Amino acid sequence: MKKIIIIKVGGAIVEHEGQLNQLLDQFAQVDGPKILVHGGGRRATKVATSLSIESKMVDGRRITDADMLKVVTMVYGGLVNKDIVARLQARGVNALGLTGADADVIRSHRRPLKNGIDYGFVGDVDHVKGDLLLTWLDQGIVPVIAPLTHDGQGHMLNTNADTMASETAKALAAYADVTLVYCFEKPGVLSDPADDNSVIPVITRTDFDRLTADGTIAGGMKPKVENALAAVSAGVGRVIITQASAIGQEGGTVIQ
Ligand SMILES: Nc1ncnc2c1ncn2[C@@H]1O[C@H](COP(=O)(O)OP(=O)(O)O)[C@@H](O)[C@H]1O
Ligand SMILES: CC(=O)N[C@@H](CCC(=O)OP(=O)(O)O)C(=O)O
Repeated sequence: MKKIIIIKVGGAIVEHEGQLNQLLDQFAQVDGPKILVHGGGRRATKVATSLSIESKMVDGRRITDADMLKVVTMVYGGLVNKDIVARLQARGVNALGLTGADADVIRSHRRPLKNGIDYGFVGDVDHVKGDLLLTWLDQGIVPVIAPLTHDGQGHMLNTNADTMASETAKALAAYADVTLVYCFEKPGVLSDPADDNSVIPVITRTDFDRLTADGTIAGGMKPKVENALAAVSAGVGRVIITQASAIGQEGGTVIQ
């Protein structure tokens, strides 16, 4: 069976010139079909602040009003995506930068009220065109996906980058043996977020329920592990949460 690797890189790495270059060097070395999904939440927050637009997050997801939607569309679909594409081209990787609207690759609907919270222009994914992604991969093209989707009715929607990675992995699992690697600035999911030596080697759904109830997993880590579990349940072969500098090495947290 064909093997595909999907790497998701988060906002802290995107913000750090040296760490981003190191991650892209390593990504360029990965053999075979591969996809990069990027975040950029921290950059969006900075740009919004400079425009006097306040950022509000609930459970690791951004409340996105009309002004914030303009900011995230510019930042994720423009600045961050094209910067990564250019850096990959310089490394000999034939990267194709995409939002979900491009080639209709990822469609979503606006998130309904959740526990009374209106997230605004935030998309919950309905469909990923896995067959189209495969066609590009077969041509040696490397999709670089920004955390934006569209609703098919002319609206862009902000979508958590961890969800983009998991939904993409799920769609491709029908055709291939998929490995999904969430890489961020810490060595894995930690039992003590202040101690980098406390990596939890394996997390199951039962562990997740316990670790969220006692507050060990919080903030942006919650949607990350939730999305990782969803990918495992949908048949994604291997899902790992690890440090950006450790792609392809042992270690990190395996989600089962
Ligand atoms: N148990 C935990 N282990 C590691 N990080 C945690 C944990 N609980 C909360 N976090 C926080 O989650 C953050 C990662 O989520 P987030 O900032 O959304 O990452 P990314 O931008 O890479 O998606 C970490 O920087 C850390 O502050
Ligand atoms: C709806 C929602 O929360 N969208 C995210 C998309 C970016 C993201 O997920 O970036 P990181 O991977 O850097 O956190 C946001 O705007 O922050």
